[in-house]
Amino acid sequence: MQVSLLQCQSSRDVQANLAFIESQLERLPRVAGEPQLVVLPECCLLFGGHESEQLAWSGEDEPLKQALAALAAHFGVYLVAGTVPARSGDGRVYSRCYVFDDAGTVLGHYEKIHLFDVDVADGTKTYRESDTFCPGDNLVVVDTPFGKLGLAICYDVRFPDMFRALRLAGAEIIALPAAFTRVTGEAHWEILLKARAIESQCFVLGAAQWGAHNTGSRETWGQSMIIDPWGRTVAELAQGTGWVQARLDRDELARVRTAMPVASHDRFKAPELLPAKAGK
Ligand SMILES: O=C(O)CNC(=O)[C@H](CS)NC(=O)CCC(=O)C(=O)O
Repeated sequence: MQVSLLQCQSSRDVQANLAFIESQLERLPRVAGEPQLVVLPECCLLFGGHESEQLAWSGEDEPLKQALAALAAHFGVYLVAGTVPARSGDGRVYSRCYVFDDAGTVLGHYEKIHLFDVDVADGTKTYRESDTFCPGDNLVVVDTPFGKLGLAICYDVRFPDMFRALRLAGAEIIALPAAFTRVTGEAHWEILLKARAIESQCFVLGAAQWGAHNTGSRETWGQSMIIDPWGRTVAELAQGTGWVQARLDRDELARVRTAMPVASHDRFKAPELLPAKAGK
């Protein structure tokens, strides 16, 4: 089974973003008869639009979702469709990741839980994702032919408890669509992905945005990576747009978990070491 991450340089131009993804899928190197898991980055079809723009694209007919479902079906790939804006019950917008099967049917979706309200010393000064998006509340693990697929988005990677929860919920592979800033990406991206892979003993698929977006108003780090449960980099693309591919070795997952059974050694699952009892 093969996984392919697409590093994108998305903008506010939905049609251009869609055309790029389609043209890349046309030239995706594939092994005949082998199932293919494709992961797109955060904001793959709409990057940097203001709330009104995100709202406009998240209407009831969900055009972005339909376009991505059509791609999955047309190319016959399982698709972790980065993020698209999706309307919440109270008229706000979630940053939502869909998982489609190779017929374009939705297997599940996840809404970004941790929003990036952070000051970054990169000239942009502040990011206030919660001005545009509302946070999700649900942890999601989807059953796929590739294994149990946990979902997390971008800033979520900084919250180890979430990855621990995904592992406890059965995750074997964790897809992480992202759009890390250039500054924080350079400092932390690779280390965070590897730490989460090692701790959770999962494959981690970090599909990234790269480069300058929307005439330079935003810059992202790139370096899409496939990390195995031992923390090794199996494949990566530092810069530019294009595919990062690898074949996942599920035996490796079993080997790592059997040889080092951290999940069953974990004493913090039991109450006796929790903070309320500290200092006794
Ligand atoms: O706002 C948009 O248009 C799209 N969303 C994003 O780019 C999101 C929120 S601003 N980016 C991140 O979460 C970066 C996290 C990050 O860089 C870190 O954790 O260091």
